[in-house]
Amino acid sequence: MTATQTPPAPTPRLPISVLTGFLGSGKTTLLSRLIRDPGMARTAVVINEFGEVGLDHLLVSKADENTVLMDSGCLCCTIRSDLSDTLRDLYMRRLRGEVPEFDRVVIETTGLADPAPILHTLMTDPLIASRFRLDGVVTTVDAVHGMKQLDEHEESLKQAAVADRVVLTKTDIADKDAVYNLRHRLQHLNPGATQVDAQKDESLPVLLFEAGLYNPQTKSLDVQRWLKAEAYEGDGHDHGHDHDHGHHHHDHGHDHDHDHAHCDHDHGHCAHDHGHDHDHHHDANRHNDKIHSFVVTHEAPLSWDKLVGFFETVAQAHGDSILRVKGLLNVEEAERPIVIHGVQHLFHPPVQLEGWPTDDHRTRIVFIVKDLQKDTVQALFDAMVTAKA
Ligand SMILES: Nc1nc2c(ncn2[C@@H]2O[C@H](COP(=O)(O)OP(=O)(O)OP(=O)(O)O)[C@@H](O)[C@H]2O)c(=O)[nH]1
Repeated sequence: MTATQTPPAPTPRLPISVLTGFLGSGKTTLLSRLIRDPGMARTAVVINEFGEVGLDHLLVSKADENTVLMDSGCLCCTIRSDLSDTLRDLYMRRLRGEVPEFDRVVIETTGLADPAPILHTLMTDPLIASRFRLDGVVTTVDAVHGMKQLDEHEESLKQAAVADRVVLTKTDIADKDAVYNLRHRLQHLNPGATQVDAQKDESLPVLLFEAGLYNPQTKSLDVQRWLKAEAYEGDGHDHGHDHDHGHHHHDHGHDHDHDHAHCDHDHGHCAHDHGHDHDHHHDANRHNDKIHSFVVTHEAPLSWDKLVGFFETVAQAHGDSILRVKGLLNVEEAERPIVIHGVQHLFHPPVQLEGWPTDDHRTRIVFIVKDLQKDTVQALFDAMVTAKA
């Protein structure tokens, strides 16, 4: 994004979901289940090493050495040299009719991958950015080993922090209290992500793959869900109590389910829950994750040039600390709102929406960061964007 760019008009692009998660956290198991779902037909799945993915029994034909067609209708291909080449090639073959027409792409990363470089590729390669859009990041977290992995492996923390959807796996074999604590820790780490239970939630494709940065059919609603700024408001980096309120308030479905499950399965356990909640607050504070999130908001419309200057400066000065930025901007020069998102030093080309998702027309910018305080970013924003010239 540069100061000379004007906000572009909306273009329909194919949604890409990035499926990530720590080693052994259940990505492949989830994917195998998903591609059997009729709702996932017309999906192209891009994976790092096809041989490792036990999907062979689902195959019916092989388009070439890298690409196979599943009997579910999904296309599955391996990343050859790099992700850009693979996506470009896939797109061109779709255009030429050499592979079945697909409507979405799911990229499965390796368990140790930091998702940032993959998001970079999707945002910066001009050809890819003009044909695809990032729909969302789906992260699997192992309910048995997840807590330890978050403690010990920064990749695991980053994967959970940048997620739009967190899928808890192995809840069938995990200790109930451990699941409860893990859910709360993830809620602190990433209040904007919806938590999904791979074992309980039936309609997984809908829950996971409509994160929607920009969906021409249902754009307004989706942007609201994607940004989920209200989950970050009132601060972002500590305060278990605030977040828990936010959680119960904003994420009815899942948390409710969880709490009910907790009670239903074990009468008398509900009373114990309250004490348990307290334990959790200690727990969350004890972890003191360096990764946290906050939102910068502003009421009045803002100058596009100043906003661009702010994003350029913040990326330059603090890019290493920025895991993800998502924003809905009220721009003076534009009649309609503009959506931006970025990872570290890079920003996706901005997208102009057809209208505001709700009556709330404030600029809201969500930052998911590591070792960076809200005050620092807010001061920069105040100095560069809202200060009177
Ligand atoms: N009980 C149970 N086991 C699961 C669940 N999800 C995955 N597993 C098992 O966990 C193991 C690892 O699952 P995978 O799907 O291979 O995990 P992955 O994230 O793809 O692993 P890598 O590709 O090595 O990073 C396998 O033995 C799965 O059968 C679950 O929800 N419940």
